Amino acid sequence: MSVVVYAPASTANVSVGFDSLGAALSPIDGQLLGDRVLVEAASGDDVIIENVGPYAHKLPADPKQNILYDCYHYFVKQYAEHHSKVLGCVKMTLEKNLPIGSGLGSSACSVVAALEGLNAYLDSPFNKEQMLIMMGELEGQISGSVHYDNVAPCYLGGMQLMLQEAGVTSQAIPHFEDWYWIVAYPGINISTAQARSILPAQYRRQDTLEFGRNLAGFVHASYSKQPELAAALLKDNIVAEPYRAKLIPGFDEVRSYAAQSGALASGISGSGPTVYIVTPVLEQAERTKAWLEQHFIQNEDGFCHVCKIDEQGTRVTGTSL
Ligand SMILES: Nc1ncnc2c1ncn2[C@@H]1O[C@H](COP(=O)(O)OP(=O)(O)OP(=O)(O)O)[C@@H](O)[C@H]1O
Ligand SMILES: N[C@@H](CCO)C(=O)O
Repeated sequence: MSVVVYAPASTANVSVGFDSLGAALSPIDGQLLGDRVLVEAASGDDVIIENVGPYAHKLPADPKQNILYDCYHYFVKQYAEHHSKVLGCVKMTLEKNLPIGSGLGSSACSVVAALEGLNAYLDSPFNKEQMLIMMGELEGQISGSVHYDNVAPCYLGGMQLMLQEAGVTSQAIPHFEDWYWIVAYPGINISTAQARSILPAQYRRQDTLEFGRNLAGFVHASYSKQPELAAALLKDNIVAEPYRAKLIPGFDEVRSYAAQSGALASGISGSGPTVYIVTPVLEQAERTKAWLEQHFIQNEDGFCHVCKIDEQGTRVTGTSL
């Protein structure tokens, strides 16, 4: 018995919704932008972890430092507690397709693919809400605080709004299906924990009021299908972007290019350094990609993709990598 699970990249915050909004992404050319995990039976005393794929060499050399190790042990404990059953030894092979510290939810991708891989391997003993809580826990271990804005879209797909009330962690809101999201990773890394540590501990009352108005307005515009209004509200001049922009070489130029090229919106993806630009015009999306490749990407680790929002989220793709 073996199973392979694919988990897509995600863009957290979507500028206007710090820790509260996130969207799953898939490149329109069909390339894989996300991690895959193969779970298969094995013998031994402990989980066996192997890394393959383009960014495998960037992972910690010690398998116990790989978040998959914690995922396995956390899942085993929950399985015993909730179902009084024992999960035997397995081998987990991680195909690491997303760079670490990218702003595309790299650790979330591994966490989601690993936990869903284990769940699928056992014929889904946990429901989606239980899984999401577990995913948030594990992601929180890495970034220093539990936030669901990468794991929820990565797992469930679509544009997700974090709710964390009344037993509901996150639900999908409508999104503009004709929007292209051009994401560019420059090839340098920014640690999420570090990018959180530079944010103010408190914000002014007038800023929190504006933040609430912008987020509520964006959600309203998404439901009432007003793309211009939604795009005008797709910004963060309050919570994170003013502080994180300086961590990203060339970010100001990206913002200027997006504005002068007539893009609908632009901003930092998650905690950076990936940036995003939104346009509903495919030709403009391709032009934007070419500009970002030429002017923003810094080395051969960087890349740029024209994406749409991935509706499916995490899925089982087969039994072998
Ligand atoms: N499978 C894994 N995938 C990604 N990071 C991992 C994994 N296992 C362990 N780590 C460690 O977790 C940390 C991830 O850091 P961080 O949260 O900044 O990155 P990230 O989740 O990749 O960021 P982002 O969400 O911006 O893509 C790194 O120290 C990395 O070595
Ligand atoms: N909302 C989180 C996402 C990190 O990927 C942050 O911006 O710190």
